[in-house]
Amino acid sequence: MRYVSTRDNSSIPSQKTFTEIFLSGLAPDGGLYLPEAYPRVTRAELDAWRKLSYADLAFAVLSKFIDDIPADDLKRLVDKTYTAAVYCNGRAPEKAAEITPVHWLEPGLGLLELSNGPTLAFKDMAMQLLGNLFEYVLTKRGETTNILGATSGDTGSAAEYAMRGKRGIRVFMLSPHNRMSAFQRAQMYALQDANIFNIAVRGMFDDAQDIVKAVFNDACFKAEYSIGAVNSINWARVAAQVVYYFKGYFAGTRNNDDEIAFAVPSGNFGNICAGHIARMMGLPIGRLILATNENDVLDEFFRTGCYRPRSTTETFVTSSPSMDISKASNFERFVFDLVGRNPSLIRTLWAKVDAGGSFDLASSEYADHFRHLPEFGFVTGKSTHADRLRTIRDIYARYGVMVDTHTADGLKVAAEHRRPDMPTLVLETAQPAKFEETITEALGIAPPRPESMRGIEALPQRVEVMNVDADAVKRFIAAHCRPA
Ligand SMILES: Cc1ncc(COP(=O)(O)O)c(C=O)c1O
Ligand SMILES: N[C@@H](CCOP(=O)(O)O)C(=O)O
Repeated sequence: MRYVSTRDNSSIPSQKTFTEIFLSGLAPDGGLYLPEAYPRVTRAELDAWRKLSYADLAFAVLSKFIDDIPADDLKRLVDKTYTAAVYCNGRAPEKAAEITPVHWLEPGLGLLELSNGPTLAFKDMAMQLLGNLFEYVLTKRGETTNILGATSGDTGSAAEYAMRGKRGIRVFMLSPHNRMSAFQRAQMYALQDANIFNIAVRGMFDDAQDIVKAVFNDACFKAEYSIGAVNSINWARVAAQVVYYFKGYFAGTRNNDDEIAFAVPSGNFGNICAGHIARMMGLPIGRLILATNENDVLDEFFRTGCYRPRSTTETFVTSSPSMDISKASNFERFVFDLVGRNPSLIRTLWAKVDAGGSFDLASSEYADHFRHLPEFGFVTGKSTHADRLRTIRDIYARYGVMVDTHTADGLKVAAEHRRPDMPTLVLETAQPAKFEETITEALGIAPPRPESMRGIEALPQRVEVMNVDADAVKRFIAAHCRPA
């Protein structure tokens, strides 16, 4: 398997191995890596995979994307990652052994539980694997890395928990100052590990993500400080997320002729991008239901063809804060497929985006590409604070299930697009404990939290507050990487 950049328009595109793109994160031309062609799954494979445990399924799926790590080693890494002990969230071992169980709310509508990992959000599904992969690859090569990431609330803690205490790895995580829930802040800022550095930027997630990209685009700095990525710009994150679409499909259907719909609360387009890739591999996904909160850039695109990222001042701070994103990184991967994998066109479109502008694929100039959109199976919708409260109350009253604010957005939009002939799984992306204030507003009771997370908000916190300034971030990294 070789990988190409979405922006590589040279006559002979540079082809990279999995390990190369895993360590480099963003491509040097500013694009995102994708397989040169998606691997396909055969009917015989689907039949065999239906019976597999999560770890065995992860090995089968990831082996399609990773061919430069010996199979025995990859199997060991995957087995070490996907255990009931890691994804238990206080549940009984039999329940936890499933790793991503489906909780059926009623016939044809279920929650695919993805947030039972150590930090109570779906990010743990891929991030725990990344922690083990980084450790393995770096040890083999005798190298170290300085991870630079951006978070709107959940990637940060998932990355820090996955990397804390790991030799040869430092994590520098940018988060939007005062924009996450108190629980999310405490999960990250209360960590005292010597290899973890939290930086709160006076801006939104998009500002933090822009800084990450600016640092990656400084080739000299990136090389000197061995900068690595854990955001979904890193293909390994997306690849690991593909696995649970397969697992969910098998749990939600009776046989491999059935189609399924997945409803996905979306922000940076990483989670649903993995669903798109599973579908491109041949998994019978009938619908990808994309749900946004009030930050509805993606919903707008799928309805109108216009991709119009908003500025920081136009981005709302909402009660599903992890989705407060107006410039979705992974959207570039999807548009690359939509426009027939044309890197020159991606360069043209993203030159506009990177200059603060927008593009309209429905305009006559691009209409040829846009008419293919229905082939990709997306339907979309948005949810507001009032919708969120109503959905949380309704789901609790009808099924006795407490859902978090992001999952509520997914459920709200799923209800608008559900079809009676197709089971729908809503991806449960976080535990309600992470968003206590809004759950209490909706239900009048606080959500339960694991014993280990009681009172974390009162712990001492360690965080550096900075302006939105890529050079200041570089100086901070350099100062903390100097030998003692
Ligand atoms: C709880 C939660 N739900 C949904 C999302 C949106 O996922 P994505 O950014 O992959 O679209 C995020 C952030 O990524 C999240 O943390
Ligand atoms: N919602 C995310 C934002 C970053 O997304 P990623 O998938 O690119 O890491 C978060 O919680 O940080």
